[in-house]
Amino acid sequence: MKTLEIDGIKVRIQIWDTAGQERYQTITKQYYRRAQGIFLVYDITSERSFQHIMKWASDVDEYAPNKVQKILIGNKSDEEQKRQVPKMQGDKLAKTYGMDFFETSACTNYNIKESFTRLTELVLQANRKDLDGLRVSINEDLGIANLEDEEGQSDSTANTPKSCWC
Ligand SMILES: Nc1nc2c(ncn2[C@@H]2O[C@H](COP(=O)(O)OP(=O)(O)OP(=O)(O)O)[C@@H](O)[C@H]2O)c(=O)[nH]1
Repeated sequence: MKTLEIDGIKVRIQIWDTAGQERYQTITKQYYRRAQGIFLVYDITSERSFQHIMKWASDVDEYAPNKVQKILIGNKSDEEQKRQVPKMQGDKLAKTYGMDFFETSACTNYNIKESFTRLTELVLQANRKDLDGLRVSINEDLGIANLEDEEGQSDSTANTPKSCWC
């Protein structure tokens, strides 16, 4: 669990790190169903991990909800000397999929907060209609409650015998 503040709204996010290994994939797919945002992560020092992104993306398309938000991440940006995947290639793939793209480093924290903030923003935007609907219905409920409260107050004043007439 982590809390982020977006436009003054405190958002609590639950993060699952799914296993990349083939043998865990049946379990991994079960996580997709409840996900609202997904990072597709490859390692910039591994061309192989980049090639796997296509497979991840098609699994997400198959198992995640339609309005799931996705961001492509090239991690280990601190390992420039071992780089196998040029940044341009990440950019290009992200464009093809219509995703935002960040290079990050979990070691130096480079772009970590930025990528989480962006994904959270996208999830909030995608759910804006539901949130607005929720806000309207809460306000309506509160309006009704206030009215009842005021009525209650006047009723109780009317019905309570005055203890003093002076
Ligand atoms: N240099 C560097 N190493 C990293 C970074 N992020 C992770 N690592 C290292 O990469 C290795 C694998 O990290 P994990 O977090 O286990 O990677 P994973 O993708 O979750 O692995 P699976 O759960 O097996 O899919 C570990 O040795 C980490 O310390 C990074 O940003 N920079």
